[in-house]
Amino acid sequence: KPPAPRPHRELSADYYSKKCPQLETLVGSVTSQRFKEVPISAPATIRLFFHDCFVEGCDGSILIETKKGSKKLAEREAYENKELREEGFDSIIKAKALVESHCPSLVSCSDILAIAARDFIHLAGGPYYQVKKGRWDGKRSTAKNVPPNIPRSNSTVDQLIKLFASKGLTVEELVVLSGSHTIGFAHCKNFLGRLYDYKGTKRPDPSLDQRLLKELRMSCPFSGGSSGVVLPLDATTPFVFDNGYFTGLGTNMGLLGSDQALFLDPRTKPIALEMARDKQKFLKAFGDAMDKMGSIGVKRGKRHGEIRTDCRVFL
Ligand code: HEM
Ligand SMILES: [Ca+2]
Ligand SMILES: [Ca+2]
Repeated sequence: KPPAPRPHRELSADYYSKKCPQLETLVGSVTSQRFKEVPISAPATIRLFFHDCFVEGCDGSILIETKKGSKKLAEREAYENKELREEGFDSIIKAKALVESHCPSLVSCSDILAIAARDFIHLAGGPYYQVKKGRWDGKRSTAKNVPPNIPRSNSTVDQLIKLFASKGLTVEELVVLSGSHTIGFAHCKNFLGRLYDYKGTKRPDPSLDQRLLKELRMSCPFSGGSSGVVLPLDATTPFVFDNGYFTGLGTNMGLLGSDQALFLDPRTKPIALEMARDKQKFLKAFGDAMDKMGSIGVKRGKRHGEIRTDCRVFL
């Protein structure tokens, strides 16, 4: 019998057990300290991981900085990535520095990002799941690749389902992963249309709670507001990783149009209802879905990948 071909795209939980056995402890010391000192690092890093995996796969392409004076903009510079918080990038840079000091040139930035995202989910009260590892860092990061791969706050359910399907994710996984919006914040411009001129009606979105509408309008005036204002995606518990996002959708408290839409479409509503009803079920499903998202477009080997030493620059 010929030897089984070496699986190229498969990740494993014990990938670094010989090369760098203390890896998760090292990353964990950085994430737990960051969570205490800069708790906003949690939503920042989770979103960073999502935006990495959806563009070129989970390969650390989001971490690359545009070369000084270069006209070829890296992914970070794309409009869709402008609001990724610095706190997420900083957490990965710090974790990478500690890992490099113990296991030089052995651990990819993409694996560190996957571990850090899991840590922050757990620290915020979410599930703890095993992170499979063995990702190599990608050799491309281009702003132009970003727009077709990152959903927008006014994407329709149809568009969301198609985009997630193109990444191998199901409708259930779309709904469950959107549950990440149980922590973190959004800028006014991402929901302003819902407050003043919903789909060109000059009226607010009817699927938005009246009291919440008043509050949102106060923080986010139609014009002349400060571009720095952010409001919680989950109005009830913006720092706790629970199913508050889904119970909120049930009372018309979704902040983004794309969030509330999940509760209006017959394909996604039953799933959102189930997650609102059963917190444990959500947490378990979320861990499973993150594992799957973390395996999108994974690269292995020198042809397509590298192990960066500085996550911001190609080798
Ligand atoms: C389903 C389609 C999705 C859309 C349309 C969407 C869109 C957005 C938008 C517009 C924001 C606010 C950004 C800002 O104003 O600063 C946001 C925040 C966030 N998103 Fe999503 N997102 C989606 C799915 C996901 C997924 C799958 C994850 C993770 C697995 C995720 C994690 C987050 C987190 C944690 C935040 C808060 C970031 C912070 O406070 O710094 N999102 N999202
Ligand atoms: Ca990527
Ligand atoms: Ca919450």
